[in-house]
Amino acid sequence: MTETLKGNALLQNGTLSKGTAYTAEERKALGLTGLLPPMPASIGMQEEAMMEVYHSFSTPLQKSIFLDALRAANETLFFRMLMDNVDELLPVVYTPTVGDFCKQYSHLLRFPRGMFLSIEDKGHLAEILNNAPQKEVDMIVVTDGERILGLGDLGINGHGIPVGKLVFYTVCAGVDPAKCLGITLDVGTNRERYLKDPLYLGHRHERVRGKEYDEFIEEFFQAVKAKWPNCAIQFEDFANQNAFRLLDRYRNRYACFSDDIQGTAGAVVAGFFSACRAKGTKVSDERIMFLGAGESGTGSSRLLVEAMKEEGLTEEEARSKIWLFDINGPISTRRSDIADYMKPFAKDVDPSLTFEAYVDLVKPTAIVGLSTCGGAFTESIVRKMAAMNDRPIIFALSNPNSHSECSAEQAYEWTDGWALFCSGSPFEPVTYNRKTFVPRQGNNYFIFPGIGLGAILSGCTGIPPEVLLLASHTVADCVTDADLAQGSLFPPSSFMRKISHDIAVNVIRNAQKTGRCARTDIPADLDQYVTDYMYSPEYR
Ligand SMILES: NC(=O)C1=CN([C@@H]2O[C@H](COP(=O)(O)OP(=O)(O)OC[C@H]3O[C@@H](n4cnc5c(N)ncnc54)[C@H](OP(=O)(O)O)[C@@H]3O)[C@@H](O)[C@H]2O)C=CC1
Ligand SMILES: CC(=O)C(=O)O
Ligand SMILES: [Mg+2]
Repeated sequence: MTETLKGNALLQNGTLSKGTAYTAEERKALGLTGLLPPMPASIGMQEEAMMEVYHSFSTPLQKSIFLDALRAANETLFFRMLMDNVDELLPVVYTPTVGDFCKQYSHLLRFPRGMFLSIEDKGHLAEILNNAPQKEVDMIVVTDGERILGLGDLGINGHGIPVGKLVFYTVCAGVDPAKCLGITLDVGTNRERYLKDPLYLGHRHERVRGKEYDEFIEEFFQAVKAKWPNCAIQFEDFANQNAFRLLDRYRNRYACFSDDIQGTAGAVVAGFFSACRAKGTKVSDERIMFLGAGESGTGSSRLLVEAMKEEGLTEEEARSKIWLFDINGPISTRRSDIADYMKPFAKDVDPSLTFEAYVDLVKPTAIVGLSTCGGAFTESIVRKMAAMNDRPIIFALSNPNSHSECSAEQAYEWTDGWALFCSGSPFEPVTYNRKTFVPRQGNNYFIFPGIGLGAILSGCTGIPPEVLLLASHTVADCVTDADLAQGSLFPPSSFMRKISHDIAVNVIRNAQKTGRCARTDIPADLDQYVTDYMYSPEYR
């Protein structure tokens, strides 16, 4: 129906509108004559003008509010601008700015995008999905808003995250934005501030848990799959008490995966491949201490074990090289409060000592922060790492920047420029001792767009570790010696589409090999199959 839109209705439709770019002939045919200034603009002119406006705003939040409005007016131009200015614009659409946007989402919302499904709607989800803004959906990113970045429970205000993650699907993996759907499941919030905020737009009650929550999630999956049988689903920023359970429950039934558990793991291992290349070592040579034993810390540890096994270690040998810590100290067999998913990494060690005390005892070659705790890698800890290692590996991966375990500047300064560093959110290049370091982000965005793309095109259930490991290799293989020389452990953004394409091909190939492919219409030439699917922002 939308294809026949004309006149003002067409101009106001952000998915279809070309704004000022309609030619004189198109204007005549579409009833647009007189509705626009007379001279048609090219998309290049539109982009130049919008970048001028963008640069006129002084704060990242203002810039992101502007981009949100631009997207509502002309989605093609929005994506074109993003693709042409990835490094400049993505931090404004994604972390760190998306964190500020989310915190105030109910106050800022002007252009609703995606869907909100409330536990109050239980029993009616199938019917409500009929109101989806798009007819065909290939990719869903879903959250219940309980662990948004390192910011904790944001309730429905976390909706900026599924929307922001889906931007990567389009920019990096070429999934048509018209086939992407961000969904927030509103099951309440335990954040006092929002419960008391008169402008908060979610239901004001505590989070629903237990049987009722589980039934709601089950209904969600069944309703989604009945409506869009071929779509893939990415779990995002659920709290760990649900994230592991839900992944285990649904991974063998549907094309779904957890970005925080699995995507992060792929990125962390890619970072290790690069860091070890810079050091001239192997991953299995490392002794690694993780601050944070949740979804991302445990997920990454599991995949590091696989990487070490690939290099010849046994499971037990590999686990012995990885130490996990949570807010209460080391994951120790002497503790009674550790969750099942941590148990494979529990060691028979004193639970009363601090992370720093264990740095002295374990003498790690690498510390990885996935703790949400900004500043947790103190000067004292980082200096000890530098004293014990020629090239200490320091990954401060918590988001946004205010939650980074240390900043790039601190990492280089406290190690006299020897740190092999990356961070979850971007830091500006750092000049130390006349050398400029470019610490690119260690973020799951290198992995999830390709995994999701492969899941869409194969309909595969589950993403096995060997596929994640291949994804890590794909990312690390794009890092050049020149990248390493300037301290970059990840490739530049210009590689993102190639990386996502190659990861997707591996996802499909593995699904075919292991009989997990739901789709029966896959052609033999997988490269071409994936390439043909990938969208580029051109006016429709
Ligand atoms: N760079 C990237 O690509 C990614 C980064 N992240 C970031 O990692 C962080 C954690 O995410 P995720 O693993 O999913 O979250 P979880 O809630 O699953 O895990 C957080 C872990 O950190 C521990 N922790 C919390 N506070 C402290 C503290 N003060 N000292 C030591 N440990 C602490 C928690 O312990 P306890 O459970 O006992 O409270 C828990 O083990 C977030 O900031 C997120 O933004 C996540 C995914 C990807
Ligand atoms: C990057 C990401 O997924 C997170 O911080 O949760
Ligand atoms: Mg996340």
